[in-house]
Amino acid sequence: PHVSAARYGKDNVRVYKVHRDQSTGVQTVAEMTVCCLLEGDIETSYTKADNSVVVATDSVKNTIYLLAKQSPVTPPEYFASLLGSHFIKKYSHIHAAHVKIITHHWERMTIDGKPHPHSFVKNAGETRNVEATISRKDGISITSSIVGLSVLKSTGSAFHGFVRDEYTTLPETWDRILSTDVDAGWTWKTFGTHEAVQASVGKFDKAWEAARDITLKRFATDDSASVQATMYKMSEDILAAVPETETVTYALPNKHYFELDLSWHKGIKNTGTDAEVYVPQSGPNGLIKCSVSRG
Ligand SMILES: O=c1[nH]c(=O)c2nn[nH]c2[nH]1
Repeated sequence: PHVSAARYGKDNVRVYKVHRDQSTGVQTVAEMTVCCLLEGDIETSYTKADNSVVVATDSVKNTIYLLAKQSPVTPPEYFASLLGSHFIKKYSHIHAAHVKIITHHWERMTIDGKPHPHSFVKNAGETRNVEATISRKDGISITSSIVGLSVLKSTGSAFHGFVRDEYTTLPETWDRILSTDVDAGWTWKTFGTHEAVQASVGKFDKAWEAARDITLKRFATDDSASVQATMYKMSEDILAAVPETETVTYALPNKHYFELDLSWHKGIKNTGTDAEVYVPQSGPNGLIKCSVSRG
């Protein structure tokens, strides 16, 4: 037997950084959870108990905090590239670093109609993520994503015309609730070097804002024929809005709200156009995935 693949490092490295603008007193915060895994000529640490090739995971953790102190931690695409590039520059036997950054969304409070200088609210669950592979040979591939953005529309969604056979019980509907937890990702054209990522640093926040606005607008305004049809339109829009992206990927759970027949009680009407009270389902849920690429 032989090592066919190996990577190791530190996961769940929680980092918080504050920027204090002395002139305005405005403070800005960033919080993220980092996973950094190293790949390279490390097989003998598995096969021969040879620790001489091991950059300790503790050192990986230390490096994350040191670079967070010495460099900007935002946008997360920049920091992931900086972190991964550090390891392949510093250690000649490390040939790739796999970095995942989950950034937590501290939204500045508005108090008495004004942005508060140092107070924030966390949007429950929504994160902005980056997964990057920094490779000595293949350059820097980065996928950015929005995860955990929960949305619901109370109408404007239909689902009919699907396969009807001896396995089908689902009634067709022209008016249903649609709810999902958005997982939307966009993959950037590969960057040759960290300097190329640095040169594009202004594009990452704009792309995230565009992807988030597009997702919400299409979700709200599309007269949805299905999750599939709506997510495709979202993907097309993001490709058009962010030319440096190659592929857009969505994974959308269909979080069902079932109609509830109450007619057993004095003939109460609560289905079809009379439906008002529904039963939100924890599971099973639909899961609709797609990747949309250029051309
Ligand atoms: O939007 C939908 N897509 C589907 O594939 C599906 N299947 N059941 N309900 C569904 N809704």
